[in-house]
This record gives sequence, C-alpha cells and structure tokens, in this order.
Amino acid sequence: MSAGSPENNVKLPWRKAMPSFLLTAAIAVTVIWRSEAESIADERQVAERMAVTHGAAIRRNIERALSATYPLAALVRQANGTPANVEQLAGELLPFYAGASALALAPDGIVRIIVPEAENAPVIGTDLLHGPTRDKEAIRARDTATLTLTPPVQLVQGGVAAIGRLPVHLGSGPDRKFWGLISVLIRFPDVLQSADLDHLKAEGYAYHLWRNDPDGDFRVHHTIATSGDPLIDPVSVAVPIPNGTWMLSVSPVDGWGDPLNLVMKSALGLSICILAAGLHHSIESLRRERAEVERRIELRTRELARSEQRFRDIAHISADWIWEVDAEGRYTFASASVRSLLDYSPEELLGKTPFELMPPDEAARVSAALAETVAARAPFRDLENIVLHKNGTPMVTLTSGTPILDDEGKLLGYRGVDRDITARRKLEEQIRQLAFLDTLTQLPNRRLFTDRLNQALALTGRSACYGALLFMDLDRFKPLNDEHGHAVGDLLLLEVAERLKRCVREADTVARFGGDEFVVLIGALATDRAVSLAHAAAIAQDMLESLSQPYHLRKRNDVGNDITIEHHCSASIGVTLFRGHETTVEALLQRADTAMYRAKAAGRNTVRFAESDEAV
Ligand SMILES: Nc1nc2c(ncn2[C@@H]2O[C@H](COP(=O)(O)OP(=O)(O)OP(=O)(O)O)[C@@H](O)[C@H]2O)c(=O)[nH]1
Repeated sequence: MSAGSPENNVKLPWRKAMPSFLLTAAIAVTVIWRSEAESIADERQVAERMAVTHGAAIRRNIERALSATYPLAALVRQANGTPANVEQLAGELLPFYAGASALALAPDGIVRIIVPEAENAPVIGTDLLHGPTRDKEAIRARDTATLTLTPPVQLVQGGVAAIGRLPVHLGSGPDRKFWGLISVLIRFPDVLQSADLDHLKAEGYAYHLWRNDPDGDFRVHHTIATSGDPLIDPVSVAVPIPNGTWMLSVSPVDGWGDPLNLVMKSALGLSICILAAGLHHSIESLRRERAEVERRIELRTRELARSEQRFRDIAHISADWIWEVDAEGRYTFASASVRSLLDYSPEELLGKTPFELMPPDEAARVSAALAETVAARAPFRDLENIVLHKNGTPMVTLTSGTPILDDEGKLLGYRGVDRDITARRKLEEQIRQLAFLDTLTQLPNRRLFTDRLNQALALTGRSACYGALLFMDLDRFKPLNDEHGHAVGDLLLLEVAERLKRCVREADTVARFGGDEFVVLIGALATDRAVSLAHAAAIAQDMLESLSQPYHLRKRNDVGNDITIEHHCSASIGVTLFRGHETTVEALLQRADTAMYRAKAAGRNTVRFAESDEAV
C-alpha cells in the first residue's frame, strides 16, 4: 500500500479532537467559575447576614449602654443642675444597662461624681473641656449638643472602654445654658458579649470591628475588637453609633469557596472534556470510516459495472455461446450468440437443461461423462458433444465449464461456453475421406486398404484362418471412356463398386486403387488351405458373374437429351491366400497383381491364383 493511499488516511489524529476538548474546557471553566462565583456570592450573603445581625446587636448594646445617661440627665434637669442622691440612682441604674460599667456626672466638664467610685476614683476631678485632660468628644458633645461616643481608649483606671458623653443643658430658649456632661463608661469587650461575636468565630468566621478616625486619615483603621484571624476579602457592614460609624468586617477563616469542592468540580470538568474529546474522536473516526467504506463500495460498484459491461460486450460479440446453469443444470443465462448457433432465443432456453437439446443417446453419454466432474465440483474443458439445432440438425460443440460455488463451497451451478465446431468437424471428415477414401466411389483407397490388410494379417495370424486378396482389373475399360466419355466411365466404376460390395460380407473390404483397378480383402475363410482356396475361388467367380451383368449407363447426348447406354463388361481377377505375417503386404499385393495379369493373359474375364497357391 502506498503512503498516500486512502486506507492510511482513515485513522483520525487525536489533535483533530483538540477543538472539542478546548470548547468543552471553556464551557466547563465558565460553568465552574460561575458556580464558584455563585456559591461565593451565597457565602458572602450568609456572611453579610451574620455581620448585619451581629452589627445590629453591637449597635443595640452600645445604644442601650448609652441610654443609661438619659435618666441621669433627666434628673439633673429636673433638679435644675443640683440633683440629690445621684450616686444612689446611678448605682441602681447600672445593672439595668448591660455594657454600661460606670456613670459619671461632670458639671462644667469636670468629673465630680462617678459610680462605682471605688475603681474609678482617679477620674474624679478630671476636666474634660479644658487643660491637658480635655476630651475631644466631650467638647464635641458640648458644642453640638449631641451625645458623643469616644473610641475605645485605655482608661486611667485600667481597661479599655468607650465613653459616651451626653451634654446636659438647662433651661430653654435664650436662657438655655450648658450644665455639663453625663458620661457612661462602656467597657470592652464586656459590651460586645451579648452581641455574641464568639458565635461568629465558632461558625468559622474571622471578624474585625473597626472604625475610621473621623478626624484623621480615613484610611487608618482603628480596631475595636477582633477574632485574631486575618481577614480575606471580607464583607463589611456599618454599625452606626453616635457621632460615627463602626464597621464590622467578616470573612471565613479558610477563605471564600470550598477548595475541595472546586478540585472535585475541576476534576469532573476535566473528565467531561476528555470524554467530549473522546466522543468527538470516536464519532469523527466512525464518520470517516463510513465515508471510506462508502467510497470503496462505490469504487467496487463501478468496477463491478465495468466488469459486467466487459462480460456483456464479450458475450455479445463472441461467436461462442456463453451460458450459466443452476445447481439442477437448468439454464439461467444464455448469451445472444445462441441464436446464431442453434436458432433458439436466450429466453427460450431458460429453464431447459443442456441434455434436452441433445439426441437421447448423446444426452445419456454426456451425462455419464460429466457425472464424476460435477460430483467433484470440478471444471471441465473441451467436452465434445452433439447438440440439435432448432431445425433438428446435429451440431458439434466443444463445451467447457467451471463450477459456481457460494462462500461455503456449495455448488450453485456452472457457467461456461459452447463453441460450434460443426464446420471444423465436417472439414476434418472431408480431409479424412480424401486421405483414406477414393473420391469417386467412396471405397477405401490404397492407404486405408493397406492398413486393413495389415490388420487382417495379424488377425489371421492369431485365428489361423486363411484370408484372401483379390486383385481385379476391368477388361477393355478404355474404349468405353473413349467412346462415351469419362463421365460414363465413372458411372460404370460406381456400379462396379456397388456390385463388388454386394459380393462380400460387411467385414470384408472392397477398395479401389485407381483407374479400373479394384482390390478385395476377404478376412477369415477357413483354417484349411484347400477349403479356403475353394471359398476364395467361389467369391471370385461370383464377382465375375456379377460384373458380367449388363450396365445401363445414363448420358446426355449431343443435342442435350439424357440417354441410356447398355454396356457389357468383364474383369480379370488375381487371387492369393494369406495367413499371418508369412509375407509382407507389398509382396502379397504383388502376388495378387501378378495373378491378375496372368488372368488377363489367359484371355480376360477369368480368375487366376498366384503361382504359390496353385502349387499347393
Ligand atoms: N472414366 C474413368 N476412366 C479412368 C479413370 N481412371 C483411369 N481411367 C481410364 O481407365 C483406362 C484404363 O485402361 P487400361 O486398364 O489400361 O486398359 P483397358 O482398356 O482396360 O484394357 P485392359 O486392361 O488391357 O483390358 C484408361 O483409359 C484410363 O484413362 C477414372 O477415374 N474414370
């Protein structure tokens, strides 16, 4: 097979499946990416919800703690700036405001009272509005007349806390004047406890509660509380508090998304890509194989059509008759040339057997001759047989055939060819006759006679019977020719031949050597020489007698009329006996010829034996 042959191109290279792989990979990546993005979005939503919930709790706690200042402010206003039993009230209030760890009153900004006093005593006397201890949020509260909250700060008395400052004003309208500040100490992380930030940690979240410095760089974060774990792309919710906003940022400790899930999805995606590429490869391979098979079928069909056309052309122009028979020997196909050979149309032959076209005895002979060949499913060549022309004329054909077998070797029939050799056989017969028969009388000529004489010598040698050879020459034949012409002479010769044949048995041979010379071979006379001589003499006499009968020969006279001439004729016969190869054929003929001349010499119309025979 050459390198460029189609068979080599059927195999599909794997690189052809690459586009399918890449396309599927792109789809898989998109799907995985989207699914991952969706699941991260879901996760962020959940985290945000949690941050919102916890942020709200923080805000509630802060506000509740801050609200502890309101009853005291009300008390101060009610007492017009000089409340009594404030320490007692503050002490009673504190347990009701979770997150509020201390309450302080600072008339004119100077802390005078703080409850509980024991752990907060160092604060007493601190001037929140002036001097080095002044507090930014305190001043803001006074100036804006709104509750402010400091960021969580390190306390003088220890611990971390945010301090809420509520400005208290007395009077209203133009008489309204600043009284001082009521502060609430909101300790960290105590205030956050009821916000249950630990729950976030337990749920696997890192959190960060932070704020910007409202007066400083907004990019600087001040941490209020943290889980201690680093944040990864956190979701942040605002926790509004007085004079500011805290932020609660939350992210899963292990980061967003599920890496194991992502790996499994990626593995699944890769498997689908490989599967898609494999599928593409298989389908494309199948498609190519199918296309190749179809191409080959078309090629073979065309070859078959060409081959069939070739067969039809040959069958059409061939002088031979091409045929097919089924397993029962019935014609299933006959080429058109059967018409010129036997005058049957191909259709007339369908269903017939070849034997139906033969004379019965020929059919039996051919059937027997073919029986073994057909049983062996073997081909046969040049089987000569006689087939009858539609008009009954026997035709000689040479038949050759070859078996038709199916894939299992079962015989389906035969196909073959019949060649008409009738003309050839006729020609051969003519040649044979020219070689062995006298053209005028159709009697054996000298060559055939010599052959038969040889056989007779062998036969008599075995049987011990004598045979006889009679050499005969017509007397005065020439004058007939001369007077009436050769044609009349020929008629006489034909008649002589017939009369001589009638004088002998079928097994004996009458031959013409040419001119008016005839030779007769008598096969088996007797084992006794004398008896044989007598028998031969009797046959010779019989012949003389027969030949002496008048001949009526027809001829056309000078004016064109047919006339009959009566002619009388005699012959001189020389006879000799033989038995076995005592002598040669030539010597025997010579002996008979000599005896014939002796008969001529004796006055013609007589018989003479060879001298050797007479001497016995
Ligand atoms: N019509 C005819 N004549 C033939 C044929 N062959 C030879 N002859 C003639 O036969 C004659 C033979 O004559 P011969 O045997 O020599 O002489 P004959 O007249 O028979 O005389 P005898 O034999 O001596 O009695 C010749 O005239 C030949 O021309 C033949 O085929 N047809």
